[in-house]
Amino acid sequence: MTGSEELKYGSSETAPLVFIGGGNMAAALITGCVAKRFVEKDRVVISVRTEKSAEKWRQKGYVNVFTNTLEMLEKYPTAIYIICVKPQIFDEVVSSWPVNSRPKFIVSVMAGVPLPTLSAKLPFVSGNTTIIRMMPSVASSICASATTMCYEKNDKIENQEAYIKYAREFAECIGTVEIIPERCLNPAMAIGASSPAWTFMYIESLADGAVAQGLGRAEAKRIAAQAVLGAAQMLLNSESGFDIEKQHFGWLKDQVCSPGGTTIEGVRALEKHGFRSAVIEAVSAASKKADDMAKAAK
Ligand SMILES: NC(=O)C1=CN([C@@H]2O[C@H](COP(=O)(O)OP(=O)(O)OC[C@H]3O[C@@H](n4cnc5c(N)ncnc54)[C@H](OP(=O)(O)O)[C@@H]3O)[C@@H](O)[C@H]2O)C=CC1
Ligand SMILES: O=C(O)[C@@H]1CCC=N1
Repeated sequence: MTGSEELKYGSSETAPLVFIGGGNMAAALITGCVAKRFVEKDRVVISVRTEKSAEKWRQKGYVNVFTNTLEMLEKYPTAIYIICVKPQIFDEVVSSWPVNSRPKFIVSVMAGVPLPTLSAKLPFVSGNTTIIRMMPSVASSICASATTMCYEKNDKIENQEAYIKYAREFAECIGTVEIIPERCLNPAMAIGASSPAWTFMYIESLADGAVAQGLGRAEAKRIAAQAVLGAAQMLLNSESGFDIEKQHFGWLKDQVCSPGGTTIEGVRALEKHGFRSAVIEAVSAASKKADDMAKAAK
């Protein structure tokens, strides 16, 4: 199979998309890209550890599901591989890879495993393998991920441009994508991939605050989620009058804070309790954890 044949998508002729690991992140990626018909279900191949997980995938209509990664990789020697296991399991995956395999294209979504470590630990990877690190979020499931990705450009690698284009199109299918240097991937991971968890906590806290004042839980949850969605859309949609490239976020914040009004009292309370500092520290802590994981993964 030539490079260009491999990289067609959305048809039964394409190279299989092989997911090593079929947990939360793989499920979000697969749900998003199958919904967009980027790949057909029968071209998705998944390996998991337990029969229980394998059965869950089969019940969703996926037929190529394995509980033995070596067996899967031997069956699919020329696929596009997406590594979706926890970083701690990466060494186990390496040991499950057939030694005579020469993969051409590998995408890793693992946090804290840098490109040089990926190349060094996958000893069968030839100088002709394109490796891309991609950092999507669980919002891939509804094609709303803020994905980041990085790679080392090397003109000597056969078809590298085509593989990068494919990865970019895959990422665009599940949301937006920013290509960034690897040294920025950990902070980008914190705000792009980890922050959905913190935003869920923020929305939950908003709802809790209103419930404490007597609003019904169901209404509070819907109102809080929509309020956050609307605010984010105003930042991203210039029809709001806001230009994300040129203007400070405070410009919109100031429009909500009526002089002597309610919102500025909330701003005061948030500042008093270290809201901004707490968020900055969360980003820093997540990013630093990925730095530490990268050192441990060497
Ligand atoms: N969750 C997120 O929001 C994000 C996660 N990531 C990255 O994605 C990766 C996966 O995270 P996540 O999906 O949350 O983790 P999960 O624990 O949900 O999934 C891990 C999966 O790996 C499978 N697995 C374990 N060992 C093996 C093995 N030897 N061979 C094949 N599969 C195996 C597990 O199988 P079983 O189900 O049978 O146990 C499970 O399906 C991590 O590296 C993380 O850094 C990146 C961005 C965001
Ligand atoms: O918590 C984690 O390590 C993964 C990576 C980013 C989001 N979830």
